[in-house]
Amino acid sequence: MAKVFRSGSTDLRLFENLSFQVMKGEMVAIVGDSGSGKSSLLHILGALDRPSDGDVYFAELRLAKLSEAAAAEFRNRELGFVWQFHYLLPEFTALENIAMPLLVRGLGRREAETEARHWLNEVGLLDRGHHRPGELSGGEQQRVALARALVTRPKVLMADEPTGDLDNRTAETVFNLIARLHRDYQLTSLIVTHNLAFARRCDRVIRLAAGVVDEVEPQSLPA
Ligand SMILES: Nc1ncnc2c1ncn2[C@@H]1O[C@H](COP(=O)(O)OP(=O)(O)OP(=O)(O)O)[C@@H](O)[C@H]1O
Repeated sequence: MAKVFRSGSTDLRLFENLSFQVMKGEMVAIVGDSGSGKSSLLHILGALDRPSDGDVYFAELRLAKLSEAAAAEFRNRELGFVWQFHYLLPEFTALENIAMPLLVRGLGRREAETEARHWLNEVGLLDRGHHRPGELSGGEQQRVALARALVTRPKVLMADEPTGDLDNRTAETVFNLIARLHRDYQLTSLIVTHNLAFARRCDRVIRLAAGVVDEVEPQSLPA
């Protein structure tokens, strides 16, 4: 797979000859300097963007060839996304934010809120469900965003700098939570991170650097 951004007469070549496989159940970190293409890679793997060249498969499904509508349907069915910023809806409570993806899919309010309550509990915020995002701390907001990503029971969690906007202690709490939910729900997780101590705790680490992509041994990273 290759990714080239064309802007005017210049090409920005992010990576070429990139080829790797993620196995079911793996927790994979994607690391690299700022601008190396980590988010772009995650967007391609999550069918939010296409490679300039090459293919991406999810089992037998050829992601790079899906129509926009089929890609959206795939994302809704199989993936849960968490971003650096939580993007919660400010006028809705934590519980309503978590229930939203289920309501959008046509589930009844009572069922959606029961399921949302399960995920509030999983992220340790059962007593905070009636609060709006603005009344929650940054770490709590990110935990709500994580619950919202998982409420549809995706197979794959895609996280782009999920702890990037948090202080060290809160980042540790959120990463520990991601690691526990990954294990408990047998997720496959792809996590873009600048935090090498977190990457070290993943099963595998993919590193992007100046167009070169390699895999590094997690234990070789600094603790
Ligand atoms: N849609 C786009 N069109 C043109 N250039 C883009 C586009 N998206 C990203 N880029 C460029 O591609 C490069 C890689 O961006 P990307 O966000 O993937 O890097 P990153 O490794 O995730 O960086 P960071 O760690 O700072 O978030 C950057 O130089 C960025 O400006």
